[in-house]
Amino acid sequence: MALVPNCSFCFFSSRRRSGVYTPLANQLPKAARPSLTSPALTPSTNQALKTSLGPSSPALGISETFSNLKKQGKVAFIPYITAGDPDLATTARALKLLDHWGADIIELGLPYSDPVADGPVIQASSKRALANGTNPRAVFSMLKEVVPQLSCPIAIFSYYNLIFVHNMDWFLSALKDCGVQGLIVPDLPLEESASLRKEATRKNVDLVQLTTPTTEKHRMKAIAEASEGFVYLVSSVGVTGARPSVNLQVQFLLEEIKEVTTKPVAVGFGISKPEHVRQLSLWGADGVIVGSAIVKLLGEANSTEEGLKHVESFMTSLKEALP
Ligand SMILES: O=P(O)(O)OC[C@@H](O)[C@@H](O)c1c[nH]c2ccccc12
Repeated sequence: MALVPNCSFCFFSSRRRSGVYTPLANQLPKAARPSLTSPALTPSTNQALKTSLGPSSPALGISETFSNLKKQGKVAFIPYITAGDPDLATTARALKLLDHWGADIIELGLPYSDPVADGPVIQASSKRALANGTNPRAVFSMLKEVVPQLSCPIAIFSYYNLIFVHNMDWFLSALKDCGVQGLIVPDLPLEESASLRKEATRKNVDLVQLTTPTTEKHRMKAIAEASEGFVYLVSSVGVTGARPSVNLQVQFLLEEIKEVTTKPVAVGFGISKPEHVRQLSLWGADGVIVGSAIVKLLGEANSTEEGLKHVESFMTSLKEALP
C-alpha cells in the first residue's frame, strides 16, 4: 500500500495490558562501552558500574546533530528499531549499543496493531512487541532511564492513533519528560497536523514530516516548511522493507527538495546495503534511515546476543560506506 500523506487513516488499536519495564542492568558511559562480545557486559559488572555512573552529557538536538555532521562533511546514520521486540530490556540495551556503534539519531518505533505503512518485517516485529505487552507508557518509562545515557537524540516513531487514544498533551509531555527530541507520525497528513505541530512546538519536540515520490512540488515545499529537525524523504512508494536497489528517482527528488528547503533531508525505505548509503550520500542526502534490515537481523537471530552481534557488523558495514 502506498504511503499517501494526504490520506488520513482511521485506526482502532486494542488497548493492551500494561507492559512492565524491568530496571536496566547495563549502564555504561559511551567511552567505557566494550563491544558486545566483551565479557564486561555481565550483570555484576554493570551492577557495580550502575552505582558510580551519573548521566552522560545530554544528547545534542536533532538539528544540531545534522549541522555538526554537515560541518564535518558527514551523513547521519539513523537506525530504526521497534520498541519491545523482543522485549524492552533488550530495546534498552540495543539503544545504548546503537549509540555506541555510531548511530547519529535513533528512530524508535512504538508497536501498533495496524501498521499500514509497514512491510512484513516491521509488522511481525510490532506483533512480537505487542504480544509481550509493550505499550507507550512502558516504553516511556524505559526511555526515562536510558536516554540520559545516550549521546545521540531519539525520535519516536508512532502511528497517529496511539497519540490520539493517549491524549496528545499527555503523549507529548511524556516524550518531553523522557528526553525524546523528535516525533515522526507517518499517517498524519500535513493538512491534519496543525494541532499536533502546535503541541510539539510547545513541548520543544521536533515533529518530522514526510514527503514521498508522489508528492507534488508545491506540497513538498509546504511539508518541508512545516517539518522540524529534518525532512523525511520516503524513497519509494509502497511499504517499508529492504529493497535490492535504491530508487533512481531519489536523485531528482533530493534535487527538487533542496530547491525548496535548506533543512536537512534524510532518506528512508528499503536501504539495506553499503552501496545504497554510498549512492544516497553522493546524491546529497543528509541522512540515511535503516529499519527493516536491522529489525530483521534482531528478530530472526537465534538469540538476542547473536542478533545484536549481527546488527553491529551490519551497521559497521553501512557506516564505513558513508563519508
Ligand atoms: O524499514 P525500511 O525500509 O528500512 O524503512 C525505514 C523505516 O523502517 C522507518 O523509518 C519506518 C518504520 N515504519 C515506518 C512507516 C512509515 C514510514 C517510515 C517507517
